[in-house]
Formats: sequence, C-alpha cells, structure tokens
Amino acid sequence: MTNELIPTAALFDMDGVIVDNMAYHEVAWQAFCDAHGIPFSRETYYSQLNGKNALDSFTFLLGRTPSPEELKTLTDEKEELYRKNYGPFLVPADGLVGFLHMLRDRGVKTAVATSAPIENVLFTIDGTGIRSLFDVVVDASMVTNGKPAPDIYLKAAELVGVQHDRCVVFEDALLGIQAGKAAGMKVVGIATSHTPEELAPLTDGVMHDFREIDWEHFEGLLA
Ligand SMILES: O=P(O)(O)OC[C@H]1O[C@@H](O)[C@H](O)[C@@H](O)[C@@H]1O
Repeated sequence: MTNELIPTAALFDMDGVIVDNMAYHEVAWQAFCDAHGIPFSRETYYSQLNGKNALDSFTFLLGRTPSPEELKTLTDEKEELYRKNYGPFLVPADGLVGFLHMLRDRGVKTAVATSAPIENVLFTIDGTGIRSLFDVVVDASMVTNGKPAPDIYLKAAELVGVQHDRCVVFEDALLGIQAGKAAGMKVVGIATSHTPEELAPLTDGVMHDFREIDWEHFEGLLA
C-alpha cells in the first residue's frame, strides 16, 4: 500500500508518452536532414537522438556545437515541420486523461519533464487541453544538462516537492529511461519508440498506453 502521508509523484515525459507522436518527429527529422544533406536513419534516431534536447540533437547531427542563433533557426525549422504534420492528429495518449484524474483524486503530484522546446510544449500541453491536470511542467530550458542526465527529473521532483524515491517516471526513449534511473526513480517504459521486449530489461514495468495501468499497479511500483 502506498503511504498516503508520504508525498508521491508521477513524472511524465512528453513526446512518445503524453502523445503518440514519434512517427511525426521521425518524418520531420528525415525531411530536415535530407534538406541539409545530413545523414539520418531511424536506427540512429531511436538509439541516439530520441530524448535529447535540441542543442544536443543538433550538436550530434552537425558534428559541432551550433551558435545560439543557428540553434534557434535550425530548431524552428525542424519543429515547425513537425507541428504542421502532427497538428491535425494531436490527441492525448489513450487512457492518459483518466489516469491523470485518478492520480490527482488520490493526491499524487503530476508533472511533465520534456527535452522539447517551449513552442512544442505549448503546442502539445495546451493543444490537448490537459495543462490543468499537471502541477508542474519542466521544459528543456529549465535545466542545464539534458537527458540522459537526471537533472530534468530531479527538477520536476523538486518543483512538486516529492523525494526522488517516491517518483514514478513514464518514458519511451532510451535516453529518458536512463535519466529517470539516474535520478533514482522507478521508470515505466511506454512502448511507442521501442518494443516491450527492448524496454523490459531497462525498466520497472512496460505498457503500451495508460489504459493498462490502474491504482493498484501504480501503488505497487512504489511498494
Ligand atoms: O523529452 P521528450 O518529451 O521525449 O522530447 C524529446 C523530443 O523532443 C523533440 O522536440 C525532438 O524533435 C525529438 O527528437 C525529441 O525526441
């Protein structure tokens, strides 16, 4: 049983968790890289890029660190392409809204912790109409070290006022799972970017979406 007196939190990655959108990011990255003559493959994306913030992503792809101005221009170009493509299909992940209501009814703090830029956070969280279901939203600009560093999950825990060992992270990306684990948190893998078989050895549980979790399951993760 979860001790109701000890604060507890659920920390959600955004892309691939709150929304099932990774195919649209992949297509946007491919188009961006094709236009710029940068080699890109889905294998590289899912193993090395997915979960990285924009600075780390472009540093990886360019093989050098872009200036702040160049980073802004490149990020806008790629993310505008993504938002244009995904906009017509934007919906919360299956079961998410009901799960968030249940957590909040039980007094569990809820936060988003995403490597995405603020424009994508506004697009996703406000576009799906679910901002009021989160106590805190942490975006890439609020920490120095991006995933796989633990910083963003530790920042989310600090802002909701919950100890790291009372937090459950929901993540789809390998680098994000590493970040949650490095923060000393329980991590549930969401099988959007990777198969359940790939995620199982790295996580404390795997599911396809939030229709597969109830209160007993959530409580059990912290037992
Ligand atoms: O931390 P999150 O929410 O998974 O966001 C990371 C994603 O942010 C997006 O902006 C990038 O284009 C993706 O490539 C990246 O995976």
